[in-house]
Amino acid sequence: MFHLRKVSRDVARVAVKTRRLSSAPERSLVDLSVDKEGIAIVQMQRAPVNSLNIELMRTICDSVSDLEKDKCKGMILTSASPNIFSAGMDLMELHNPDMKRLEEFSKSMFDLVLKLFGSKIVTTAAIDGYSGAGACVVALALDYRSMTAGKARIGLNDTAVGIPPAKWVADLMTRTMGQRNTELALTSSFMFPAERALQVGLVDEVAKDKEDAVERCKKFIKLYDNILPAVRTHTKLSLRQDFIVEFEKNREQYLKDFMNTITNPAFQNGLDIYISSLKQKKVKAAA
Ligand SMILES: CCCC/C=C\CC(=O)SCCNC(=O)CCNC(=O)[C@H](O)C(C)(C)COP(=O)(O)OP(=O)(O)OC[C@H]1O[C@@H](n2cnc3c(N)ncnc32)[C@H](O)[C@@H]1OP(=O)(O)O
Repeated sequence: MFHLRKVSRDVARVAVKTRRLSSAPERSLVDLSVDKEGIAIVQMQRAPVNSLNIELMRTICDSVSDLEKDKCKGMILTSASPNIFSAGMDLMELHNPDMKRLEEFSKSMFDLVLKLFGSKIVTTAAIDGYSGAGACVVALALDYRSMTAGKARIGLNDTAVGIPPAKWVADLMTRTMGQRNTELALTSSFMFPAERALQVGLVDEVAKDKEDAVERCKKFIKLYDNILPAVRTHTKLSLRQDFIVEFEKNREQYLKDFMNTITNPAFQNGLDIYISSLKQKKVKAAA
């Protein structure tokens, strides 16, 4: 665990009452609640596997913007699906895509990663289940990750799906795990159980169950209680500025590269097979 120096301050936090915002129809993909301490839970609930389509990514992005406006202390990204944090990018968005929608999809993905990575609030994830590829990228964009021991797996299995990881994806992982671990993880598409993920720095703590994972996130967020939020944000963003500037500078190129990869006929053929194998697995399990 981290130990932060205590700094006295007299800034009153904006009181945020426990509330739910999920009643609004556009919020139905996440359940957003804020407790009386100003800690928000952003729970993805796009059944069955929280695959990240445009709408889910935008909803998470908008939720974070709202929480920033409300001056929440921090947020915990989690999932309503038992045993799945998120299955990553929605493969249906990538399979025989409409070009306009694919462009929107890529933009939503970039916006989400930049929003999370550059967020003013403390951002955490309670990972209770599978968190592959795009979901691992989302988790890496946060400040802290706790993950449950057991069946849960996390990793960037992009190469297994036929997507060479973009430079920004590798950079994001390298910042957290270092060059050597990133190289091994990306080239092998290894999916880490929690204990291994902790060893390489991919997660920060191992939890025994979802409730414990959420509690650990709360504890992490509260470590900042005695640090002025503006000072914390300034420090975080100055340390992350290089990534954000580089991303913005190359954003158009990243978009083109992503679109080219996805629309490549060889990738589409591979995706056909991959999607069929997912469906087959289900048929076999049912038999
Ligand atoms: C941002 C960086 C650049 C982009 C990088 C990466 C791009 C990606 O993220 S590609 C997506 C990578 N994800 C995967 O490869 C995960 C694939 N899914 C699985 O391995 C399993 O489904 C999973 C372990 C998540 C869950 O297993 P089960 O609990 O056994 O469920 P099912 O396999 O039966 O799945 C239920 C249902 O969901 C569909 N599904 C699964 N994953 C996806 C997905 N990523 N996108 C869309 N749909 C998905 C699956 O086909 C089943 O559908 P039905 O048969 O119609 O019920």
